[in-house]
Amino acid sequence: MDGHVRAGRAVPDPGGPVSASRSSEILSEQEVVDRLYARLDALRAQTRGRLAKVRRSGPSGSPQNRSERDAFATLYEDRIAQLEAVEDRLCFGRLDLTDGEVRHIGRIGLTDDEHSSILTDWRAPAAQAFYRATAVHPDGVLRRRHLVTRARQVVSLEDEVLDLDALGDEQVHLSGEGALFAAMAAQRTGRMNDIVATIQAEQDRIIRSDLAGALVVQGGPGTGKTAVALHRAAYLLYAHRRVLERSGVLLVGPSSAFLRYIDQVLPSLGETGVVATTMGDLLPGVSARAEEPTDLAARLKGDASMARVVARAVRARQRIPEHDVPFRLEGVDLVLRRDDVREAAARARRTNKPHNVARVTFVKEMLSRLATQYGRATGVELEQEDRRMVLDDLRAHRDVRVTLNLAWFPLTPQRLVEDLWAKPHRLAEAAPHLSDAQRAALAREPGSPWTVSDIPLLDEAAELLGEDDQAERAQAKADAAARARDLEYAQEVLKGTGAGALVSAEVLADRFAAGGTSLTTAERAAADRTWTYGHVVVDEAQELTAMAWRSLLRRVPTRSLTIVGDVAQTSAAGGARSWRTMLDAPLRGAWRLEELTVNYRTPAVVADAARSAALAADLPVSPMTSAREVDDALHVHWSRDVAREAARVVATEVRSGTTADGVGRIAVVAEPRRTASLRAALRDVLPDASLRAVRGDDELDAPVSVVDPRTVKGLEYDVVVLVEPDELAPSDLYVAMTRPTQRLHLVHSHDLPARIAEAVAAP
Ligand SMILES: Nc1ncnc2c1ncn2[C@@H]1O[C@H](COP(=O)(O)OP(=O)(O)OP(=O)(O)O)[C@@H](O)[C@H]1O
Repeated sequence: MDGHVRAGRAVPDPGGPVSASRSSEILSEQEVVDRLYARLDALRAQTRGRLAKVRRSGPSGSPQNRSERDAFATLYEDRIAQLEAVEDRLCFGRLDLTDGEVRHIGRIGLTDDEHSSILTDWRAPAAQAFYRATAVHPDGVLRRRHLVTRARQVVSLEDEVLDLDALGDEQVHLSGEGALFAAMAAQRTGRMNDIVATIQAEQDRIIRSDLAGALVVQGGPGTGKTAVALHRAAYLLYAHRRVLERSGVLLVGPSSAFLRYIDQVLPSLGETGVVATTMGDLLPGVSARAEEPTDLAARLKGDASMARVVARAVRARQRIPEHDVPFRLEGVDLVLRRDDVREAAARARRTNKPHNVARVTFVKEMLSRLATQYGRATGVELEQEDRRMVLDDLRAHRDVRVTLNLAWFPLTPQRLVEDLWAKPHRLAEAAPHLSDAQRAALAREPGSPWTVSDIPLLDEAAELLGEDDQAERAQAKADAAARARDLEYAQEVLKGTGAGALVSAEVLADRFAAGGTSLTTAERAAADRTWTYGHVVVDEAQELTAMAWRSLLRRVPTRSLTIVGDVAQTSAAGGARSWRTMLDAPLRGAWRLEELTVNYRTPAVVADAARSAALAADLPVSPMTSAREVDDALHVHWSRDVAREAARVVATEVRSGTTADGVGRIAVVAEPRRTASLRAALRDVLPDASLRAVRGDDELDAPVSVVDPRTVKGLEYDVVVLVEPDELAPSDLYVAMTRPTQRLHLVHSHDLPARIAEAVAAP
């Protein structure tokens, strides 16, 4: 059985009686907090004033003036959005240091009119002790105080005195992990909250770990991997802003529901510049929504050997014709010779450019050879102008076009990959190592929708095919010259306006270049397949296949990555069972491992049952300690009619207030084929509103939802009702059982998986 961390000290009750010294402390903190909000309001008003002034200056002026004005307008809008986003719990902590200094810690840094710090950004080195100091290593800290605020009101305090000898008794308000335990026990809202006020030391070490290199964070369910990954992104953007604000940060999550679940966290930390995507949406212009029909197909497509298959498929589109091809141009007999094709192709390949780009060299070389042949055949030395006309005629000639295309076919990635699946001979020539059964598993109707496993192959193909980018390159050269001018000008402007604290000259120059439009780094990066990011964060990273890793690593040549996941939760065919096996090859062994060990989500009894079942199924389960003891957290219901029983359980939960007042979430988790009957049973017993989304048309917003085990990955609910656990694959069962924060109900008519039955039977 795992160890459990228990709350050592009571959670303070904000409404309960408080001592006189305590209320005077609250009052004095209230004064500080009032001052901080006053400063925040003043900054908002000041920035709004600047924005209004810029906007008032109207649409006139030179193009340079206009783009400068628009760039500043965007800058002020961003700053206002950031100042708005930090409203809730602006200040949440205080450090009293041994040298007498008092530091308040908050979401952003604030200074007063005299430029003295009044609030320290949680990410600043000066705030680190708030998360790390312990009685054994106090790091110059006498007392750490958590401030619990609600709508600008200080409602309670919790103090930890790290040096008990140094403080008088009446000043001690030990309440320890109260804020943490209150956060963990709070009803869920369908959206993840930040944990900035209660980050734990083992999490903080990961959040502030170096930017360089690939960091893998392994940890069991609920150990805060997602929270840590998001706070790390915010930290890195703060600590390495100059690098990352221009190159951008990419966040890859397992599903669009998951991205919606976490989408409030970074803005609440004052950061909006991260590109968030799923593997299915990684490529601009392609959206992969279809499921692979079989695990075999998904596994084959995810295997690293598919890179060679794509490469062979591209190479197969460069071929020497079987015969010379005679044709006539304006009465002159000419021949497209196989030898010429061979030599022109060799020359094109020597450029080492992608297929479509090298094709330009190939075609040019062939046309030039044919023009020379034409000259010889007519016995006339062609003047430059005449030669150009002959080249044009050759280019337009049908036989020439067809033959050159067959010899070096221009292709889009979509066409190349679709042909692999839809034309058996194409797959056979590109993948001779696959068996007939394996090829049959990959076969698909032309025009079938894309799957997530197709995306890395499309990306691979796009890389090998390239685009004929002559025009773009000329433009890039012109842009580089213009940028040098913009940069110089931006430096001048910043000197003149003193806005250097808000923006760097480089970013301002980017905005001038974008005509001052609101295209941020994130927006430009998201629209560009070849964008390389300064840092990439991958959540639920165990789901990625070897091919998916190739695609992602292409986007981060510096290999600066945060990779978080749990190899015991892998459900994707071709996903990771071991980080070493998956990552050693693509990262050449250069990655470091950190582990998270405390589960902050799942009640101990539920986590233990889930772990037992996972261990029995030989999953590579990480050691884990549960932070939460919740009474009565695991219930088992046997019934012949599981849909009706699940609905009854949910109705009882709803009646007892689990989902009252827009908060509280219940998930009914079952294999997809049960969804319809479960929904029907729920509709019979529940008020309509419980099944309807509160805010939008989103399952996350519905108090009660029916979800399949794969969709709940990364999410959490107050209560989970799990139907027929034995129907789930072991890793899906592990995921589903570890979603609830309060209670797990197992509803079954079949036998329970053995270890669960034992865990339930145990006292
Ligand atoms: N230091 C903390 N303070 C308060 N809450 C925390 C802390 N760490 C984690 N949590 C909470 O614990 C829950 C689980 O965290 P998170 O979703 O990040 O875990 P995970 O390791 O990604 O889980 P899974 O592998 O199951 O997806 C979340 O509600 C999160 O807010």
